[in-house]
Amino acid sequence: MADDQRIRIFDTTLRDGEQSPGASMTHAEKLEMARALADLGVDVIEAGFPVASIGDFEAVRAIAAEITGPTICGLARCNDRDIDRAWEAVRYAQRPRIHVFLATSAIHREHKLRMTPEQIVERAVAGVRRAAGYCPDVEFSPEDAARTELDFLCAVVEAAIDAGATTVNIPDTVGYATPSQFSKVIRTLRERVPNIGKAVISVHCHDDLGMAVANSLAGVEAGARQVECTINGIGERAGNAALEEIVMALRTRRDYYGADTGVKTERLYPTSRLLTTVTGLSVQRNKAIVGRNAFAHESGIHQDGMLKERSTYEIMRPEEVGVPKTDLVLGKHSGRHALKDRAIGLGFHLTDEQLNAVFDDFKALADKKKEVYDDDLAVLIEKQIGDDVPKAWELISVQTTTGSNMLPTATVCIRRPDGEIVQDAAIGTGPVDAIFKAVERVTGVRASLHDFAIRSVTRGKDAQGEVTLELAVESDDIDFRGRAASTDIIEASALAYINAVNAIASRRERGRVREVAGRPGAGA
Ligand SMILES: CC(=O)SCCNC(=O)CCNC(=O)[C@H](O)C(C)(C)COP(=O)(O)OP(=O)(O)OC[C@H]1O[C@@H](n2cnc3c(N)ncnc32)[C@H](O)[C@@H]1OP(=O)(O)O
Ligand SMILES: CC(C)C(=O)C(=O)O
Ligand SMILES: [Mg+2]
Repeated sequence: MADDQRIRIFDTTLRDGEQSPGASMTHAEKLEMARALADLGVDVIEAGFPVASIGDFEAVRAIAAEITGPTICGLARCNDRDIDRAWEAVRYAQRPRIHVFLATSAIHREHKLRMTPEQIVERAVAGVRRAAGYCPDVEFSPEDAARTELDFLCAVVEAAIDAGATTVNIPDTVGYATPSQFSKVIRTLRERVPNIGKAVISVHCHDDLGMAVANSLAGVEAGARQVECTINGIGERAGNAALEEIVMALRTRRDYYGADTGVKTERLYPTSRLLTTVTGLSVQRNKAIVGRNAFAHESGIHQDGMLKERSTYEIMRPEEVGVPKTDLVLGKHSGRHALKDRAIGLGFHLTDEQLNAVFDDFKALADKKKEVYDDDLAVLIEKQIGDDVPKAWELISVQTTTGSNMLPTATVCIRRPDGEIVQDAAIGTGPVDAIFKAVERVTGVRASLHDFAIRSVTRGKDAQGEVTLELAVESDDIDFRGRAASTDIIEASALAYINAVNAIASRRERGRVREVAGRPGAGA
């Protein structure tokens, strides 16, 4: 493929995607996703915003140290601390990139940054120069570019390239653009910015009006050669352009766009599934490319057409995007080889130790269910790889009694962090509420329930129920997530609640250790 026909895929699932409420990932989950993105063949992984937290810094640094192939990028505002921190995080990558951004639209200049246009140019140049002093690969984004006066946008972009930006990314930060307007922005930059040839033009579109993919493709038609996108389209508010849609639109309509990406399209579905499992954010059934209905045909006329010639109703083949044809049915007679093979198909790389742990859980589940589906397996694997919170409190058993004319009661039996086994009971408005109250009595952790969701992991009467919940405690300003699955939804609720309590206990313990270490004389 000629270089000008090659569209670079910049994946920001681990940065903009992680900004979606409910999409926060643990260190281990971010690494697992980064491995899957590298397998997928993306060109750039934006691994995080290193100054945001110690956890994000460490995740970006670990990804930079481990992942080879794609460029590893860290985001930074236009200030010294952010840029220094971003460089510290990405510097050991095979191909590091620093991404600096500064808003340029009048609304953002006046109300958010409280800066004049001259100050914006000055700050953008200073930021890009500092980043370029560390790293030859620097991306600059004029945030809210789509609402920026075109003359001013051209001036900022020209100054950023002069200062050393090698990629200029044009964001439609609030999803306000329309395809023809957005392609005009890109065309104008190509026509009016004298040094534009020294940088790759990139687009970064949000989906507030449902046009993120259309706007990104309009940008490509106008000459953009990098597209920023996320798996399943997750991201701030309504999300970003969905990577799988961008990639498959370019591949399927190569006749029209005359361009393509380096993505291994058969890894699209497994990567989408991995993200769903890791975050608990499922995609709607009719989602393009990766939704359950994307390749399903129900009506007779369509089925007839498909049986005669599949191209009558299918513009892509499911195999092209990795929708699995499950030949091996996993059940209680299956062994480790089949399990490992399926796990790889789903995008997971398990160590021998993890495989053994998943295998034990798998056999226990297979004893309860006729068939273990991919989704069941994904939940079991996530339990092993995603959970890096120490299990201070452990549920031994739970029992509830409930009915139309009685007070719902729950009895829980829990192992305390010191190993002692304690039992207690409580009544509640329903069996789940009773369980939460009983757990509260045993652990002494008082929390309010911010969110509680239950979904069926697969189909059928013997399907596992997955419970996701969020707890808030008065002393902390963050929510603590708990997640668990079981064929018994009452047990899943208790396990999810205990997981969140463990997250709270672990944070308190880390705080206590820091406090002791900070006391005069400690550690001397
Ligand atoms: C469009 C995007 O997606 S941008 C990325 C958005 N992502 C995030 O914000 C997630 C991570 N963010 C965070 O963890 C926090 O916001 C932090 C650590 C970065 C900053 O936290 P705080 O220092 O408490 O600042 P806070 O977030 O409340 O306010 C942002 C500040 O940055 C300034 N700012 C915003 N963008 C930029 C920029 N590109 N360059 C320089 N300064 C900026 C704001 O004007 C404000 O400054 P002020 O404190 O002088 O008013
Ligand atoms: C940081 C920038 C690129 C961004 O996410 C946006 O403007 O939407
Ligand atoms: Mg964004």
